[in-house]
Amino acid sequence: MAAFSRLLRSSSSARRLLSSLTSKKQSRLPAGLAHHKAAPARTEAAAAAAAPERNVHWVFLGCPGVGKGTYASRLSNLLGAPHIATGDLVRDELNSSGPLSRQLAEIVNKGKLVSDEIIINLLSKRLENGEAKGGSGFILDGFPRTIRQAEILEGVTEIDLVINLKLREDILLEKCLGRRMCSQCGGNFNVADINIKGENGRPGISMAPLLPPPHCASKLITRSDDTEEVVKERLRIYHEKSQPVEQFYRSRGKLLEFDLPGGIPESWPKLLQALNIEEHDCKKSAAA
Ligand SMILES: Nc1ncnc2c1ncn2[C@@H]1O[C@H](COP(=O)(O)OP(=O)(O)O)[C@@H](O)[C@H]1O
Repeated sequence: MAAFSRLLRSSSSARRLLSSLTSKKQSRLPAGLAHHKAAPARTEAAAAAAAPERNVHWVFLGCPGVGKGTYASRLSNLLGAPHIATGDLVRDELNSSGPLSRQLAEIVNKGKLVSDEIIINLLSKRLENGEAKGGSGFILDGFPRTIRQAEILEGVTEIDLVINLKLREDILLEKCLGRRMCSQCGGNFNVADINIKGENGRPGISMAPLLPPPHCASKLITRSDDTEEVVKERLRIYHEKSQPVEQFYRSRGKLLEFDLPGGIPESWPKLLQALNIEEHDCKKSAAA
């Protein structure tokens, strides 16, 4: 990851130094995921076979409110790869007294995207800190969000799999507006109670609220960019700038489309099934 974080800082040097990346090592993919990987060239395959295993290099795509953070964090716990959410990196910087703080607040609160340069810098710093602590692999959430970011990422490391989470747009809005966070423990909750009946051949969908425990209930805060106006703008920008990233990965055979069938209790086991992951086996191997 050292090379990855350094190269992210300088995309022009990325291609020249690509061969030195550790990311050519064989990924520790769950068995059924092998078919999502692009077939490596012969020489790479030989190198991969000789290299030690590495942890997953996964990306989560999906509209605001779809649940990227929830599922990326659960998979991170299961697979032992760090969950890196660029939205969290932006919010940390925004809440700091750093020089970028005010500039970021203005962009985020309008629902716009932060510049590729700032995001690459924040991500590189996070990767460097992670690798200093011995982290391996990653599950990215909220990056890449533009074709340029996807190209930079492709230039510096190999992505094994991109999971594209999908949900109806009316539900996305409700879920964003229902989001709450405990200002003390940082726990994430959602007060939206979604219960839509099926009609005209369209299946119904229910998503129970994720309510806070009593000790968090009086300390809930709402993200300043989770207002109706800003969420609508974020959805518009997603369709304009981020949706093309889906095709970028689809054309490379790396995209796994996943329509959320409901809330966490229904969706989590189905996602694991789609990924061919056995929760029990992962926990056993993590404990070993
Ligand atoms: N990869 C990125 N590129 C540009 N801006 C980003 C990126 N990731 C996060 N941001 C900024 O941080 C904000 C919050 O991101 P995030 O928490 O991922 O929100 P969302 O719920 O919209 O997916 C975004 O609206 C955007 O301003």
